[in-house]
Amino acid sequence: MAVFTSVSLDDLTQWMTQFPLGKPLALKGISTGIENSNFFLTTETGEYVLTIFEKLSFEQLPFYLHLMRHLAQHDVLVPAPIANDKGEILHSLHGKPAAIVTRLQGACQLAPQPVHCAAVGTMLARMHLAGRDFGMSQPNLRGLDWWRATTPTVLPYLTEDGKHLLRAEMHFQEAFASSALYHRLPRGPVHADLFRDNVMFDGERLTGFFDFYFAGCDTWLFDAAVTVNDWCIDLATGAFDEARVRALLDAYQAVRPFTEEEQASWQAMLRAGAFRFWLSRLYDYYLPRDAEMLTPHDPTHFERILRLRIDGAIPPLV
Ligand SMILES: Nc1ncnc2c1ncn2[C@@H]1O[C@H](COP(=O)(O)OP(=O)(O)O)[C@@H](O)[C@H]1O
Ligand SMILES: N[C@@H](CCOP(=O)(O)O)C(=O)O
Repeated sequence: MAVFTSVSLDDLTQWMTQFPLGKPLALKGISTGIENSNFFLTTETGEYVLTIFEKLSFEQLPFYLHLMRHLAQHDVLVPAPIANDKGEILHSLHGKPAAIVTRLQGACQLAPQPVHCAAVGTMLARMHLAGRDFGMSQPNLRGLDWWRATTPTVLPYLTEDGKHLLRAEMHFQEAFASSALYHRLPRGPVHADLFRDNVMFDGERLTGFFDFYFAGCDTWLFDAAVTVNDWCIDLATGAFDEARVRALLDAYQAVRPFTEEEQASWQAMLRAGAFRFWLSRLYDYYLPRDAEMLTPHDPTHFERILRLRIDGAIPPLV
């Protein structure tokens, strides 16, 4: 269901002459995405992924594609966009924005062990450090401003209990984001959606992070919180798996030690990471826009996690 724009090998024969990739040999639609039309593309020189962007515009895409290129050039494992003979990495196919990126080997690890979490922690820290000299800037478009705008939109659909939690957490996050502590947190480009289904592994070897289309500039700790809230929990309950938490955070801080301000902010940021996805899942569930929402993610998963991050035990950051 995820190929919205059809492309054939014939369509590509002429179009591909702008790339140093040789002739296209095979093209296979990828069924699992929900946002774009993605294809595995085999050419005379290797394996690639062709994406036709169905929602993001020619104006919005440069930030994401240039970030991926910058990270790939700094040895962070991410898909590298392929430039054409003019050096451009954003292209047009069937009138829509398109890109070709290198294909990551392996598959997503949906039942991670500590060894996988450690690999994610190491690469996440390397990604944050590599992003420091990236020349473009864009806010996290699913950050505080979006939370503020979205909260009143979803409130009417909630129970009294849910309404109370949503309002109270928005209030808490507003106060946290305006604190002096928050403003001292290190920041830069972050992935902001580094869930299990956005990382490839070949066995225990991490082969890359992908799906950068929620990336933006935000605190590094927010990225870590979003990642821990997905990689290091029991999915059925939302409870932390201590071994996976320790593996991820220790591997991260072996590359980039956490600051004192980050340690003091950890619980609030785990709440922020849970709140962001509770809110987006509520929005997608109650205000579906089109076919992409045929199988919306379960919002109650992140409501449960948020409650646990407010009241439950929090493993220390260091
Ligand atoms: N660079 C890549 N290398 C290997 N597989 C990829 C790559 N990019 C996307 N995929 C595959 O395509 C699927 C859909 O990609 P995703 O970015 O989640 O799509 P969408 O943005 O449409 O939701 C992924 O689950 C993955 O299997
Ligand atoms: N990770 C988010 C949904 C984002 O969708 P993606 O397929 O683009 O990663 C969630 O689980 O709510």
